[in-house]
Amino acid sequence: MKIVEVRHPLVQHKLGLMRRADNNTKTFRELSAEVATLLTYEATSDLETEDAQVEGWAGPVSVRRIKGRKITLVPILRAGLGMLPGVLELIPAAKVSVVGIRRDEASLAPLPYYENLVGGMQDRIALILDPMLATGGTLIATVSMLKAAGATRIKGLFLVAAPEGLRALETAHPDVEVYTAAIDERLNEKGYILPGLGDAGDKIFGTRVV
Ligand SMILES: O=P(O)(O)OC[C@H]1O[C@H](OP(=O)(O)OP(=O)(O)O)[C@H](O)[C@@H]1O
Ligand SMILES: O=c1cc[nH]c(=O)[nH]1
Ligand SMILES: [Mg+2]
Repeated sequence: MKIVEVRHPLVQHKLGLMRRADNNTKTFRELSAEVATLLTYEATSDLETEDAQVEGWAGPVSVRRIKGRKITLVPILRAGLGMLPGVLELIPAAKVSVVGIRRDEASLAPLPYYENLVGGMQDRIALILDPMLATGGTLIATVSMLKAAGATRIKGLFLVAAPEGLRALETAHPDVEVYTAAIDERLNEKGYILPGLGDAGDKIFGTRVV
């Protein structure tokens, strides 16, 4: 399975700022979007391009343009919405497929509650957005949903991933590519990533600070 831990200095610096316990909602939200932009740059580095000609200021110019499959962004509600503005900075025309899944706090099982996918999934690259890949249950459920709709090329962007979740994904869907700013140490007894970021959804939406 392709797993890319993005070591770019800007990513590492911004993730380091995100780990501070004293961030306010505005700071955490801004940093989520900024790191998402940088992960997008990395995750799209293998898009196919083709030759084209445009009319330049001094006549025709040969240029390169992106060819082939269109992208759909797949933010997982709610926390994935925090990454969406940053990804749209680089792919402003992308169609957005929204998936709603939350974890049951006791069992950690994924509970799907919303699905609104764009059409033509078989012809698209799906870019899943979620700040946290913990047990992997939410991601695996999302990938299954996308595959059931016809998706064959799926990448996931995460601010932080746990080794447990990566292993679970490898067993369930080894064809999915993962781009993350950090592979952290482990999960705690409540399924939170250590050292992690705490509850990313609560921090992005300002509902509770853990
Ligand atoms: O890998 P997993 O163990 O499945 O956990 C990861 C999921 O948990 C969090 O969502 P949460 O359930 O807190 O929902 P929220 O985004 O609405 O806060 C996070 O944003 C992921 O979607
Ligand atoms: O560490 C974690 C795990 C799941 N969800 C979060 O928001 N944080
Ligand atoms: Mg949450």
